[in-house]
Amino acid sequence: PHVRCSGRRCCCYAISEIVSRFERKGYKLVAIKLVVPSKQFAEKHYHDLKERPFFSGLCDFLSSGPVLAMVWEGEGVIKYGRKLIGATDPSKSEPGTIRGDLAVVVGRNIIHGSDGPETAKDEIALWFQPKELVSYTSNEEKWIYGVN
Ligand SMILES: Nc1ncnc2c1ncn2[C@@H]1O[C@@H]2COP(=O)(O)O[C@H]2[C@H]1O
Repeated sequence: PHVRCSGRRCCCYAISEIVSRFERKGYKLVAIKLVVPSKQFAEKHYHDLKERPFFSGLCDFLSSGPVLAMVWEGEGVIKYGRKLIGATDPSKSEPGTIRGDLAVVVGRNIIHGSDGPETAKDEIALWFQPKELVSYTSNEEKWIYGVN
């Protein structure tokens, strides 16, 4: 299971704040890079939404600056990662969630997370080459999962 998020406002505290929330939970970072996606790339990323009225504006926004692309691994990371992220509309996201704490307006997307294993697979393949995914065992894993 993976979650992929695109951090915006990356010139201030948002990068460390977002990374630390996944890290603190105990998920494992297996890929990370800062990229400025083209509009064409953004359209591929959001292809499911191409019929929506906000599609073009959303793709303009995604391609307007750097995005921190990440792959996080761990038990239940997609489902729970979405809880950490909060509701799509930041005005309805609970305080304590990333969108609840760090965003105000829907569409000015502080973070995106894959919504299921199939989407995660596709999105990881879009954003990363296989060799950019690092396979390793972290020292904390035996404490986090209770196995040796
Ligand atoms: N009404 C809307 N206006 C603009 N953007 C939207 C609207 N609804 C959803 N979105 C964006 O569409 C994105 C789709 O998935 P994300 O989790 O990346 O975050 C969502 C929002 O940023």
